[in-house]
Amino acid sequence: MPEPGAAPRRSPQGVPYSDLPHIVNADGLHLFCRYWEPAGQPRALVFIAHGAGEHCGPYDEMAQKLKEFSLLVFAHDHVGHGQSEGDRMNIKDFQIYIRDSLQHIDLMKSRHPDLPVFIVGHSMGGAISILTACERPGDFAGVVLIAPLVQMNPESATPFKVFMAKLLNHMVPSLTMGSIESKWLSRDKRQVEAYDADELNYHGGMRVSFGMQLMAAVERMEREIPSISWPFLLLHGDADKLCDIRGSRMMHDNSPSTDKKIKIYEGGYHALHHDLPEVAESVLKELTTWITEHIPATTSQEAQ
Ligand SMILES: O=C1CC[C@@H](CCC(=O)N2CCC(COc3ccc(F)cc3Cl)CC2)N1
Repeated sequence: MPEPGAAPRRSPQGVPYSDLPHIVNADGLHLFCRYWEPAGQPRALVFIAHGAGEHCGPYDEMAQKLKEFSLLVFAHDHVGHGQSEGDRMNIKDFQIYIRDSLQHIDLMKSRHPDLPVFIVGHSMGGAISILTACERPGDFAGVVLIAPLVQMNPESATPFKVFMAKLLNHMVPSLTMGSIESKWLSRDKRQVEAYDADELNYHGGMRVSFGMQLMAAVERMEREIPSISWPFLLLHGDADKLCDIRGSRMMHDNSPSTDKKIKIYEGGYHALHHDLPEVAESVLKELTTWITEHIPATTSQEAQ
């Protein structure tokens, strides 16, 4: 309990955290949480990791669908995002995102010790999901990756630009580079407009220091991929301009996992789950089918 008389901790939007579902991370920062609990007995836990500059609210439709399949879905806004505390779209160490995800996953596992756990991650949330599963290789029944950040976009990461980013990071780490161009998020302009209008999204420029953390995460994944043996599903659009599809192809081709699937969406943009309606619908169907097929049969079912 906060000491008597202390002002209540409030979200960046001014809402007291005592009025919001939240967890407090290892650095004492409050992370806003969302939960989608099925009516009956849940069959599995699903943690959703959102991408850079967004928050977990836009995953409501996906979570509602998963809930219909008796899955208990949970998520939080990463440090520096949405209704959580922290410097906007910045992080001292990418590992903080993974540590906080494991804290939330462990909390939910303690409440539902017998349920299998899945992770669904999009973009930077895909990188968080991959590195989280790599830290606990035996803990997850499956990982679904929607246009994950696996490799740098070769256009934006030419050796010269990487060299300049590293140089600038030492000189002016708070300097901002370009911001995420929302027109590349989706071919559905209503989705682009919703993203641009969502005040919980960060629309400022990307700090050089944040870009460096993303690069470090990309380098970590490159080292980890040859030892990935957990089950995963990759969904990626081949017209994605924000996270190059070559990263997903490389992960699919180079991981030793015997249970891996990649589905390419011809012409698909970055946020596939918010792309044209037929694509968004297909993505929901693919991921709900893959997850439900990957729920291990319980001993009671086997006993029947
Ligand atoms: O629906 C939605 C709304 C938000 C979006 C998710 C966005 C997201 O998470 N991205 C896309 C941009 C990508 C830039 O990458 C870098 C930039 C500089 C750098 F120096 C090194 C890297 Cl790697 C990182 C991952 N999806």
